[in-house]
Amino acid sequence: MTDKFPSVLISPASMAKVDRDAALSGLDSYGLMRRAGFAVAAAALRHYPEAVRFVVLCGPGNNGGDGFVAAAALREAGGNVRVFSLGDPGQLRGDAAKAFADFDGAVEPLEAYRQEQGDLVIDALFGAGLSRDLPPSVTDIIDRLAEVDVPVLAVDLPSGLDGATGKPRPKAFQAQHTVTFVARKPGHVLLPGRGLCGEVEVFDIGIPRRIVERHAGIVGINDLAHWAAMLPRLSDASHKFTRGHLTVFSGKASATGAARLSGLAGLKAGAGLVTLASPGSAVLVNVSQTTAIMIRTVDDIDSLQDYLTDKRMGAFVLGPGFGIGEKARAFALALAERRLVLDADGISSFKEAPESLFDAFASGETRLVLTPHEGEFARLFPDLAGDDSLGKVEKARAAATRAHAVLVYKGADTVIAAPDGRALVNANAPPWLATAGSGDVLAGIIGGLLAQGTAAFEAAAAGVWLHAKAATRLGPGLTAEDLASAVQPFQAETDC
Ligand SMILES: NC(=O)C1=CN([C@@H]2O[C@H](COP(=O)(O)OP(=O)(O)OC[C@H]3O[C@@H](n4cnc5c(N)ncnc54)[C@H](O)[C@@H]3O)[C@@H](O)[C@H]2O)[C@@H](O)CC1
Ligand SMILES: Nc1ncnc2c1ncn2[C@@H]1O[C@H](COP(=O)(O)OP(=O)(O)O)[C@@H](O)[C@H]1O
Ligand SMILES: [K+]
Repeated sequence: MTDKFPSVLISPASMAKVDRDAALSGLDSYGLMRRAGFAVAAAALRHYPEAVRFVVLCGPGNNGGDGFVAAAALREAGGNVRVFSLGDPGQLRGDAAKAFADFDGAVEPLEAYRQEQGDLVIDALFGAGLSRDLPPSVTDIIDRLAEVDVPVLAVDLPSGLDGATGKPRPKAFQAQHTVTFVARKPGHVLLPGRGLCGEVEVFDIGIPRRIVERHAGIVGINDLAHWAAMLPRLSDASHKFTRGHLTVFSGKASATGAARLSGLAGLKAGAGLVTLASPGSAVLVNVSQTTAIMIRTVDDIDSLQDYLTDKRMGAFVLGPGFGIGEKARAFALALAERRLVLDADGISSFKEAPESLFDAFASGETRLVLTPHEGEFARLFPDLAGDDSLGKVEKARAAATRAHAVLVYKGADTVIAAPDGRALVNANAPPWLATAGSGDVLAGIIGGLLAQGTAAFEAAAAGVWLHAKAATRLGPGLTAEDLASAVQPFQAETDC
């Protein structure tokens, strides 16, 4: 479609400012609504040419206004249109009132709607202006539609879905298609919202780029626009030491695989050298299973301090298979001057004393990357995890600020956040990434990019994207071994 801002996410609050500035700049706001409504009508005809009835459900604000414009356009196109309104449409104000006045068909109360075979429901009840939980008259319809096979096309957002957090309040329509305007909102990409929207089409209604960019903010979709220029470049002058050295800590002899997955992924992501720092008892296991990766015995904090006297050891991955406890805490704190990806057991080890970790990395450039899944996030940030008023983006941003770290809050909708408030929502991960060890691979990729000097936020965001890209190339059925071997550095020619 006409998505002019594929890397941008605009919150509903910022969208209201875009709307206001568009009107202040002299743009005809009713003209914008008409374009929005026409786009909805066109999408309805394109996707559901066989619909017997176009059922337009109109709400009390401008989302309802878009619905009236769409209803008028569909009638003009010869469609069988029925309009149902939440509340008295005579009470509509501004552009929505104009749209209602320009619609010359009958309007029935929302409660009168009874679904029939052949209906297409156009949901224009609430969009960006949803400010509280849906009333029962709307949740009743959502419940009824959930039991029948009636497709729903949502205007802007499926009604009930909070555009900022991606959460239903407390329910939302399950749409097959969503037509939104200007740019996607966080609710279109965060779960469960992403699943409720179906296929999202972004329609350019003609708001100038400068107005959108003024309010676009620092939350976006995780794509190459945000980091490609910051990735390492190879040249004839490159040699393995200029490409950086990544160290990955191995667990005990019975738990070494995770670290090897991270190490291989780091090497594949472009680190010049990778060392597995292994307990003496696990050296034989590690040596017998590695070739390009080097092995070094690091048993305790003294041997780690000795290892750290080599200042070229710039980047570390600690956590995969490492074991939870005092040793992990001591190692992480000893690495406070270096660049560290703390994953898995490394994160869980700080459950009782997260502040000691956060304090150690508090000053200077951001050099700690935390990669928790949902359970690990709750161990370090129980208050944020339990705050239902926050969406995943807000949780990740608050955690990043508190921890002085880049947060990679994993899941199908991984959020990458920096202490300065920047945040990206990842949207290219296939579901077959949900397999044991895939997180170890991700930690290794990020470590490999850190080793090459990429700044922590960009390394984390690019790492998440490259991880998903490798999984997409491999297809369903991949194992973490396949994934680690398939990691490739970003290549502008083939990855764009
Ligand atoms: N931003 C823009 O530039 C454009 C916006 N347009 C449309 O305008 C919409 C936003 O319009 P509005 O700001 O009027 O917001 P909405 O139409 O989403 O809803 C706002 C109205 O619903 C009420 N309301 C909110 N939650 C409620 C609840 N749970 N129960 C009952 N009433 C509730 C509010 O008090 C307000 O009257 C967008 O979603 C989009 O469809 C389009 O017309 C195109 C241009
Ligand atoms: N349903 C899903 N769709 C896409 N990506 C997923 C899904 N579930 C998990 N992932 C990704 O897979 C990885 C799993 O990591 P993690 O939970 O640490 O697993 P493990 O500890 O087994 O390595 C993360 O990068 C996560 O974002
Ligand atoms: K809607």
